[in-house]
Amino acid sequence: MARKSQGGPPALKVRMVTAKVWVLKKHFEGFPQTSDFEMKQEALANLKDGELLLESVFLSVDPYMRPYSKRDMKEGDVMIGTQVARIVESKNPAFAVGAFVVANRGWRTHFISDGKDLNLLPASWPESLPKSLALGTVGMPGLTAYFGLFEVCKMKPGETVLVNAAAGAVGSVVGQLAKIGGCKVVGCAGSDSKVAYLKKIGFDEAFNYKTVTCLDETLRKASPDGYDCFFDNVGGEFASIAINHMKKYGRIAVCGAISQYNDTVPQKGPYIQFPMIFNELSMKGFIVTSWYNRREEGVKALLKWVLEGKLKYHEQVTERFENMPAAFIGMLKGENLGKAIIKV
Ligand SMILES: NC(=O)C1=CN([C@@H]2O[C@H](COP(=O)(O)OP(=O)(O)OC[C@H]3O[C@@H](n4cnc5c(N)ncnc54)[C@H](OP(=O)(O)O)[C@@H]3O)[C@@H](O)[C@H]2O)C=CC1
Ligand SMILES: CCCCCCC/C=C/C=O
Repeated sequence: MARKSQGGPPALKVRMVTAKVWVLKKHFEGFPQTSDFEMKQEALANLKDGELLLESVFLSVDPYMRPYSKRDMKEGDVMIGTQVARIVESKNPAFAVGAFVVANRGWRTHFISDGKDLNLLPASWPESLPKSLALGTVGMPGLTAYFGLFEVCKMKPGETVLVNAAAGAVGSVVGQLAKIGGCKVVGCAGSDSKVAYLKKIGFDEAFNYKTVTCLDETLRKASPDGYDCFFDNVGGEFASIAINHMKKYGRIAVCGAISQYNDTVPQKGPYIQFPMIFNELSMKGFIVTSWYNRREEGVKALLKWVLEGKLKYHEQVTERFENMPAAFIGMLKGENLGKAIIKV
């Protein structure tokens, strides 16, 4: 908006922007509560040469925010996270107004960047696809599935793959990539409607882990010969039981441990040495960003499969920035089918 001039030289056209941000008011103890968050306002400075002003259009809530907040944040910090943002003003010739980027600038409605930390959406991004997919199936969670399955699990055609949290952002892509790669896939999720969704998108076997009477028996029945690959998003008790169903030389990708993120007292597990030794298993933890030197390759492959209709997606969209804490808590509780997204 224009600053008022009172006589003197003509008024300078200056855009004063105030961003809304969510801060971590209080470190989470156990399950996050809405009272652990506080919404604040941040006045943004005027743009300098080389800078851009961006507005978030879609924001992501992801499980990693729970353990990473404990490890990396202090109370009062803006919540960590990524967004798809639109460039609204540019003093940087490399970035045009109106272009969309993926940024890693936390829970903010607006921000300023020098462009170095931005990833432009591919120029080939089709009009038919929501840009929010760049935070899900064609973004960090999709890349986690892609590199976790093909590189960490080293999945091969004809194998049997097990994945938990299978109806979520990562798991739903894991299952479909396993099918694209010529495997049998078994998945589990926390409600009957999620199980129905898994069957709809091509899982060979799917079950509700909350209602099965015996997980051991269910895993045996779903694949009596066992599993070559186990893509573990959950950890805890599920992983402790599943490890006993691995085939000889089986591979386990330790992707996440969401069943443990809100624990106040660390779980005591059974110990894994016996199945690891007797079946000569490989188990490898990984962080998707370690594969980002191949990000373009992954995005290109995922986008192609989406456009061919081989990789289906579902988004759980929460409207309004004000509802971010509720969307985050809901995702941790399992209220999302597919990727949890906030539309500002
Ligand atoms: N290593 C890496 O680089 C990365 C790891 N991850 C990890 O992958 C996993 C999945 O992430 P993402 O796909 O984004 O999230 P999701 O979209 O799958 O959402 C989380 C889901 O976890 C399930 N869940 C919650 N609590 C439990 C529990 N106690 N036991 C079993 N399932 C539970 C819920 O589904 P349900 O209804 O089925 O219970 C919920 O919907 C997480 O562990 C995350 O930390 C994600 C990205 C990168
Ligand atoms: C730029 C976003 C970085 C996301 C890294 C996610 C790693 C996740 C680990 C467990 O959830």
